[in-house]
Amino acid sequence: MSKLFRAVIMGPPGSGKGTISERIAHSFGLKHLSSGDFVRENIAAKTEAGVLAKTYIKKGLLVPDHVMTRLLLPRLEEMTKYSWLLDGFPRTLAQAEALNSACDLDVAINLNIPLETLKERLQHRWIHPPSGRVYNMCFNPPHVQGKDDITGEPLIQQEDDRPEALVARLRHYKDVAKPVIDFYKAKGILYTFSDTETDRIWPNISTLLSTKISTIQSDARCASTH
Ligand SMILES: Nc1ncnc2c1ncn2[C@@H]1O[C@H](COP(=O)(O)OP(=O)(O)OP(=O)(O)O)[C@@H](O)[C@H]1O
Ligand SMILES: Nc1nc2c(ncn2[C@@H]2O[C@H](COP(=O)(O)OP(=O)(O)O)[C@@H](O)[C@H]2O)c(=O)[nH]1
Repeated sequence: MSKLFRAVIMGPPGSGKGTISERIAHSFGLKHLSSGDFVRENIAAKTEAGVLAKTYIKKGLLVPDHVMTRLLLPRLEEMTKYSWLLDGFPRTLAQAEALNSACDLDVAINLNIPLETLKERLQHRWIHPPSGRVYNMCFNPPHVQGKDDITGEPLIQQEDDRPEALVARLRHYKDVAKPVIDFYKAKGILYTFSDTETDRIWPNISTLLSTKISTIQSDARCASTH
């Protein structure tokens, strides 16, 4: 059996994690696990973690590490037979250490996108909350303005995507993300991509993953023949 491939994708709000995760899932057959989707599911299901998480999200805060880890790790245990890409977790060093004790990662993708680009993108970001599907009036508009392509349900703009809310989010992101980036750099699995366009970053990420995944599969074949 070929060895499984596990990766995380990190980056500030609006950096393209969700957009690139969908392309990776589609191109490489990895499961796209989004911490934001897991949070929304728990909120919709009114689980204990969901009810607690909602109080933080309403204030534009991150969910506390112990709540997020308790919410996420059981979901990863359901995925032991799959290769996956984790989007939106870890966001703190405590989360990265909790994940590290649960499983080994092959790649940590880090998106380094300029502030002005993030502001521009988030001003035009519309989402369909029940599915987490993401649109952008400039980059990938819905077929019908304001409506989700699949369900026709209304799209919304997130409160904390407003430019004035973004500066605070970005400052907080930088403070909590640096130890995580250093953690993966020290493990030798960090790959950082800097550009203003996803379509220019995508070929480089695709090449990296093609190389990494084929290397893992050939190693697994060698191991199984010895
Ligand atoms: N790893 C995490 N740790 C703590 N809170 C999280 C984590 N992942 C998601 N959340 C909480 O869930 C909310 C929704 O997550 P989601 O990733 O969908 O939105 P977001 O953080 O605004 O993402 P984006 O980076 O696309 O702007 C976040 O704002 C945050 O409060
Ligand atoms: N103009 C433009 N918008 C983009 C690009 N890549 C992603 N977007 C849009 O920018 C917003 C943020 O992307 P998203 O994947 O949600 O980023 P995330 O917050 O890191 O998950 C969304 O509306 C995307 O559709 C790009 O290269 N150019």
